[in-house]
Amino acid sequence: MTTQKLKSELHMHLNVMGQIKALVPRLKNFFPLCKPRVTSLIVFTALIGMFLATPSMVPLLLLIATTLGIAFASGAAAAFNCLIEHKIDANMARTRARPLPTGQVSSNETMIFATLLGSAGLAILYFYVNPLTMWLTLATFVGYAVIYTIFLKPATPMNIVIGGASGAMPPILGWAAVTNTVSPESLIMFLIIFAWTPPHFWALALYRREEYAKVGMPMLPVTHGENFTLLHILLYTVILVAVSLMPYGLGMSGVIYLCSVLLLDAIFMAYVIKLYLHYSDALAKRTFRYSIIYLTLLFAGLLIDHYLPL
Ligand code: HEM
Ligand SMILES: CC(C)=CCC/C(C)=C/CC/C(C)=C/COP(=O)(O)OP(=O)(O)O
Repeated sequence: MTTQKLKSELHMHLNVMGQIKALVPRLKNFFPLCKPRVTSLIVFTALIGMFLATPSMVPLLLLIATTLGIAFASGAAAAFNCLIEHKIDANMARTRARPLPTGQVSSNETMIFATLLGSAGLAILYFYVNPLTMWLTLATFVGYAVIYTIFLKPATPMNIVIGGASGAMPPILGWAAVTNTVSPESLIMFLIIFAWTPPHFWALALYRREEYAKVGMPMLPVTHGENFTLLHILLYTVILVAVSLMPYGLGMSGVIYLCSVLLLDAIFMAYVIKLYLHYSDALAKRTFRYSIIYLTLLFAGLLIDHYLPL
């Protein structure tokens, strides 16, 4: 090889290294694309699915691989959602500061980031967990990033009821990671998140309805108004209360879970009834915030009960 050729190869190599190095401090710009707080709760519910799947401890390597795989896939799905909706996000106060509308990252970069992250997540699940978990996670990914984001969200006010199935999948994924099966117990946890999603989202959609109307999103408060939405929040919360009692009713959990869920349900019902009778944006905001506490504590209750059965 001539000196000239060697020099140009070295130059090219340094150039690529330089580009990668320049990207590292910018990685933090990509992080919010993954909707980290939502993804954290998603991973938390998947972890509970894993722990509940076995009476003993989950092997540490399996725990780490499943957590990483689901976190990467969920983060990538959220990043695709940000990519598809970046023009809408630019027009809503709540989403205006996201990395794409502010220009911190470009659409091409987001596409590459989400593809790499999602592929890494699925590969981890396939090779270090099991193919069933990978396929179920891929279906969840498509359900949220494609079916919900592209087709359902702009088309029907029932978007989040159907799309909610994706968000409800993580306990099934966690259970499948440990046992290589889909069980009735994991389906019950799925049903809990599925019934929880409408009150969770519609509480927010009520106090954000003007913004959704402005960008033309057919959310229930926009298309059917306040009273209709409140009635549906009430209805789904009653369903949620019934479903949340199933782990105890079907012998999956004991008294610790029962006591904690009864308290959580009573508070949720109190919020929702008060909201129905005396609506205010401030109360809708508090109900939305409580919905997140509710789901977190309910799943924590399932876990504590699993290890401390009374
Ligand atoms: C189709 C289903 C869902 C819809 C439409 C939805 C909608 C939303 C929206 C619009 C926000 C943003 C609130 C804000 O920016 O102030 C939010 C926040 C949140 N959601 Fe959901 N959600 C869904 C499912 C889920 C699921 C399955 C989980 C977890 C298991 C979850 C956990 C959270 C958490 C933790 C936050 C708070 C994020 C923060 O504080 O920044 N959501 N949700
Ligand atoms: C692979 C895997 C485990 C995927 C999980 C799927 C997932 C990320 C579900 C969460 C649902 C969610 C963030 C909804 C937000 O609604 P939105 O997107 O309408 O909210 P926005 O208006 O804030 O963008």
